[in-house]
Amino acid sequence: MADTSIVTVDLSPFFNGDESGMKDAKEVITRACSDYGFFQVVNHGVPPSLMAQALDLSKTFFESPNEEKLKASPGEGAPLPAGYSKQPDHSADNNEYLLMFPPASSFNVYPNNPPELKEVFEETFSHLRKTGLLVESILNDCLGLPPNFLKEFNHDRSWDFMVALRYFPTNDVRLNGLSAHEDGNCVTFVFQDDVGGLEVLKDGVWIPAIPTVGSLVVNVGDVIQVLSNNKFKSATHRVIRQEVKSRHSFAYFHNLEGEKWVEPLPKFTEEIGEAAKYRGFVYKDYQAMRMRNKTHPPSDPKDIIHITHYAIST
Ligand SMILES: O=C(O)CCC(=O)C(=O)O
Ligand SMILES: [Fe+2]
Repeated sequence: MADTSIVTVDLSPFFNGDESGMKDAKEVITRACSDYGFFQVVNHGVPPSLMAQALDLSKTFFESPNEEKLKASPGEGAPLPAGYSKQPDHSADNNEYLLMFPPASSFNVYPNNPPELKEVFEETFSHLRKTGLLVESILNDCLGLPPNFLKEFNHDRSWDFMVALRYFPTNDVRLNGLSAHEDGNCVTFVFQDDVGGLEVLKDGVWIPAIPTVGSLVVNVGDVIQVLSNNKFKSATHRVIRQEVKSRHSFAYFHNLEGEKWVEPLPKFTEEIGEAAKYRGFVYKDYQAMRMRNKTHPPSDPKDIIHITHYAIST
């Protein structure tokens, strides 16, 4: 029978220097990333009480009247709409969200209420960024790259972003909360309330990421898939809406700076006699196309841009 559970990795060895624990964790992560790019972590450095507080505050915000929420609408000029947005009515997705760049970013637009939201979201962001660096360094080693290669390649943290999401409850057949997709960035963390609905595709089967208090769901994104020439997979995932209850979650995107050139690394191509599976691209061009998928969803789903846009057909 297919294995239908999502593996959970304890990251405490990376904080207490337990060498054999680190080795075991890297083996499990390498397998999960090679298979389908998805796993969960515990003891990851983000305080569970802070995650719970951030979820509570986002819930209070999303429950406030529309005119209040719209006061936090995005300003002009940011690479992504920082602030409050709702999916357009004709979108297949049924959610609203509050997006922020790193705490110091001038693009950020915060609601005034609840008053603690800004501070708690900023603190949550800072913790997630640290864990992002840790997981990136683990993936670096799992891929067999030179020490700190990914950290140096991806040294500019200004394009990282975090989204608080609320999925509307459904009482009809429109179950979709967020359509099946892969993330465009390097690596994503998700934490969620107890409602559930996040699912990952493994060997053609949708597997639920059952909410577990304090854990972070990790998924590999397109940048790592392209750099590794498909050695590590960008996880295909989606969110199904539930009856009666709204679902709340946070997604943190450990991202890449927009001007970066992305292409399969020589270690995974010419050095091993393999053809590159993607042509190179400037990251911000890809991110802009993906944002257009969201703000102006094409009527035909086959016109949605995925990483296959850059795939070299053989
Ligand atoms: O809300 C979730 O659980 C997942 C969000 C997600 O996949 C995304 O924003 O890319
Ligand atoms: Fe995603």
